[in-house]
Amino acid sequence: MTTGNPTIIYTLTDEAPYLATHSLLPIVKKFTAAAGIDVVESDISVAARILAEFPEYLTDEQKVPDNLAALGALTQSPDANIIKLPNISASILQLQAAIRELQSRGYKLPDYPENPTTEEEKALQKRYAKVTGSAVNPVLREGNSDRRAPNAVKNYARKHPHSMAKWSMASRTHVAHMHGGDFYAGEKSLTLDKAVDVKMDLVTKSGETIVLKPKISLQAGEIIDSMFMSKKALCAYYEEQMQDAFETDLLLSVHVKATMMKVSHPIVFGHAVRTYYKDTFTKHAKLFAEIGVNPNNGMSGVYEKINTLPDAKKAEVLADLKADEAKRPRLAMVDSAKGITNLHAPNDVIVDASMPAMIRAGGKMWNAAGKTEDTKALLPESTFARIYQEMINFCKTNGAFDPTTMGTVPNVGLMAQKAEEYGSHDKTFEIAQAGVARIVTLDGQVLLEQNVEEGDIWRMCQVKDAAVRDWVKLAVTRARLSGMPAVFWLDPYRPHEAELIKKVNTYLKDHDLTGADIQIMSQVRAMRYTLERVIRGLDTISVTGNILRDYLTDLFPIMELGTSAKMLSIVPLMAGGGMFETGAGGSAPKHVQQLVGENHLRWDSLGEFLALAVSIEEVGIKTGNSKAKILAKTLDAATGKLLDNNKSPSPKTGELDNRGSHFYLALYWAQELAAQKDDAELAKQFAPLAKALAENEQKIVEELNSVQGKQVDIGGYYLPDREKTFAVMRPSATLNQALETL
Ligand SMILES: NC(=O)C1=CN([C@@H]2O[C@H](COP(=O)(O)OP(=O)(O)OC[C@H]3O[C@@H](n4cnc5c(N)ncnc54)[C@H](OP(=O)(O)O)[C@@H]3O)[C@@H](O)[C@H]2O)C=CC1
Ligand SMILES: O=C(O)CCC(=O)C(=O)O
Ligand SMILES: [Mg+2]
Repeated sequence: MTTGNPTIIYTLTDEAPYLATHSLLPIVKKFTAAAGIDVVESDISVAARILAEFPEYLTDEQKVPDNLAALGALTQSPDANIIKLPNISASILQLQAAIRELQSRGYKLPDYPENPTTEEEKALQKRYAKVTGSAVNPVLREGNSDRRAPNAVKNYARKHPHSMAKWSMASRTHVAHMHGGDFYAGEKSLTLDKAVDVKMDLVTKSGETIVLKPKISLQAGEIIDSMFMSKKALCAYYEEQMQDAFETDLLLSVHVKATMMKVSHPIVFGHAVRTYYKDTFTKHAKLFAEIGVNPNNGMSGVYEKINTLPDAKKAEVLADLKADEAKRPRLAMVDSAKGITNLHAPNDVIVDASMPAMIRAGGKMWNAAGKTEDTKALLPESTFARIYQEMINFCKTNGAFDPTTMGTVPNVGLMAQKAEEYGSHDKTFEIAQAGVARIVTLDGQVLLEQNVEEGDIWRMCQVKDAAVRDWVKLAVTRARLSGMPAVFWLDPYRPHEAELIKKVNTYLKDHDLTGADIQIMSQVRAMRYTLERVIRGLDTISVTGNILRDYLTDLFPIMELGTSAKMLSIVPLMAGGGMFETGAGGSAPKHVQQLVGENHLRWDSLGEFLALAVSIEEVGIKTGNSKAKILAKTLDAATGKLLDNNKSPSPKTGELDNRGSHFYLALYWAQELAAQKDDAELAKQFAPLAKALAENEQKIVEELNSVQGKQVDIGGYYLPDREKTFAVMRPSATLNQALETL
C-alpha cells in the first residue's frame, strides 16, 4: 500500500537486530510520521526468503512475497531509501535448522537434499542454495561502500576506551598462509575491450568438453579473472601447518569466510577438517560416503551423521576421531564450556570478525580449558592474509593500539554490481577431473585458461567498468570531504589488481585532485603506512576491493571502537538512491540466547540510530522536506547525548539493555525536537512527549529492567512469533502509552 508519502524501507532480518527492531521501530514510526514519512517493513529474514522460494508448497495464507527481489529492483530507482540491518548468511546447517522449524510450524517445505541423486533433488538443492551464504548483500549492494566512525562515536571511544589486551614481543601468534597453489598464485586477469558473451568450460584430459556455465554476458571495459586453488597444495599446506603447530605445541585456528565465498570457502574449510582427522577419514571413507558425511559442514555435521550409526560402530568412529586429535595440535575453541571447536562449523569463525577479536585480545584465542593462549591462525589464501600478519608484527613491535589516541581508518570499498567475489557464487566450481579450465567466447576464442586437477576450486570474478569509476569517484569525494589522505590498497603483482590500477589511474584524471593526497600501495605497504599514522593519531582512508572492504571494516573499528556495530555504513546506490546499513557487523546470535534465557538484550542499536539519521536526512534533501531535515539533525543530537550520558546497553542482565537505550533515544529525540526553534509546529507536537518521558524516566526504566532475569518465549528462532516478540520487546506500559499520545 502506498500513500504517496516519501518512504523509507526498514528491513526485518534475523536474530538480535530483528529483536531490537520490535522495540525501536514503533518509536521511530511515531517520530517520522511527524514529517509525513512512511517507514515500511520488508522481511528479508532467512525464514522469509525460504518461504518466498517455495510458494507451491504453501497454503495461500502461508505464502509470502519475494521481498528481496522487490528490494533488488528498488535499488535501481533513484527514490530508493533502504535501511538494511544485518541478516544471517546461512550455512547449510542453519538452513536445515530453519527448514525444520518452519516444517514444525506447519509449513510443508521439502527437506534439504544433502546428497542429491535425482534431477528433482538436484533442482531442489539449487533452489535452496539461493538462500544460503551471502545471499542478500550482493543483491542490495548496488553501489559502493562508505563506512566510517562518525566523530561523535570516535570521540566517545576516545573518552571511554574499551578494553584492549597487551601485546608481547614474545607472542608466538602468527598467520600461516599458502605460498603457492592458491588463488593468488593461480590468477589470470584481463580487461575486455568490447562486450562479449562467454562460457566457462573444462576440457578434460581425454578431450571431452564439459560446459560448466553456458553463458555469461560481459560488458566492454569489464575486468574478468580466472583463478584456482590447488587441492593438493591446500592439503599439503594444512598438513605442514598442523604438524608445525603440534611440534611447537601451539593452539591452531582456521579462519575462512564461508558466507561471502559461499561456494569456495566451505570446500577450503572441509579440507582442513579432513586433514585434521586424516586417519579417520581414510579408514572410514566408504562408511562416511554411505552415511553422507560432508566435512564442508564442519564437525557438527560429521557428528550428526555418526550419531545415526549403530552403537558399536559409532563408538569405534568416535574413538578413531579421538585418536586423531591426540596426534594433532589443540584447537582454538568457539565455546570451551560446550566443547565446540574451531572446526565445528564453517561459519562459526568468520575472518572479518574473528581475526580482529584475536588481535584485540593480544593475539590470543580460547583453549579447551577456557583460558586464552597464542595461536597459529590458518588463513589459506595468501591474497589478503598478509595484512593480518603485518598488523601482528606491528603490535609486537609497538604494543597494543591505544583507543584513546589512535587515528581512524574509514573505508571506501568496491562492491557495486556484484564486484569481485560477490559475483563469483555461480561461477565457482570444484573440478571433477583434470583438464584445462577455460573462459571462452561463444564463438570459440579462449580468453583465459588454466591447467587444473581433480578437486581444485576454479572460479571467475568480474568487475564492471562503471562500478570502478563510481568507486574512484566515491574515494575522491570522501578524501575531499574529510581532508584525509586516501590510499588505494592494490597490489601490482596480482593480475586482477594490476588491471584495477590502470582504471584507477585513468578515472582519477576525471577529478580535480589539487590538495588531495591519493596514493596507490600494495596491501602490506598500505597496512604499514596506515598503522604508522594510526599510532600518531592520524586518519587515513583505505580504498579497497570487496574482500578488504569486509576485513578492514571490522578490523579497524574493533581496534578503535571495540565493535564494528558503531559504524556509519552507507551505500550510495549507483542509480541515485541510498541504502543505509546499520553497523558493519553481524546479527550476534549470542545475544538471542541471552534474551531468551534472561530477558536481557545487549544489542547496541547505535548503528540503527546513525543509519536512520542519514536516511531521514536524505528524504529531507531529496524532497525538500524541512521537517525531515530537522528530524535527522535532532536524531543525531539525541544520539550524541545518549553516548555522552552513557545510555548504551549494558551486557549485564538487570541493567539497562537495548530497550532501555531506545527509551533514552526517544526521550532525548523528543527533547531536542521540543527545544529546536526552526519549526514551531514540531516543537509543539513533541513537547508533551518530552515532558511525559522525562517525568516518568524512573518508572519506565524500572518497568524495562524489572522484567529481566527470567526466561522468555518469542515463539521461534528463525520465525519468531511477532505478537510474542512485541510483548517481550515492549514491556513498559508507561512508555507505550506515552508514545500513543503523539
Ligand atoms: N551485514 C550483514 O548482513 C552481516 C551478517 N553477518 C552474519 O551475522 C551472523 C553472526 O556473525 P558473527 O561473525 O558471529 O558476527 P557478529 O558481528 O554478529 O558478532 C560478533 C560479536 O560482535 C558483537 N556485536 C556485534 N554487533 C553488535 C551490536 N550491535 N551490539 C553489541 N555487540 C555487537 C557481539 O559481541 P558480544 O557477544 O561480546 O556482545 C557479537 O557476539 C552470521 O550469520 C553472519 O553471516 C555477519 C556480518 C555482516
Ligand atoms: O555478506 C555477508 O555475508 C557478510 C557481509 C559482511 O560481513 C560485511 O558486509 O561486512
Ligand atoms: Mg564484515
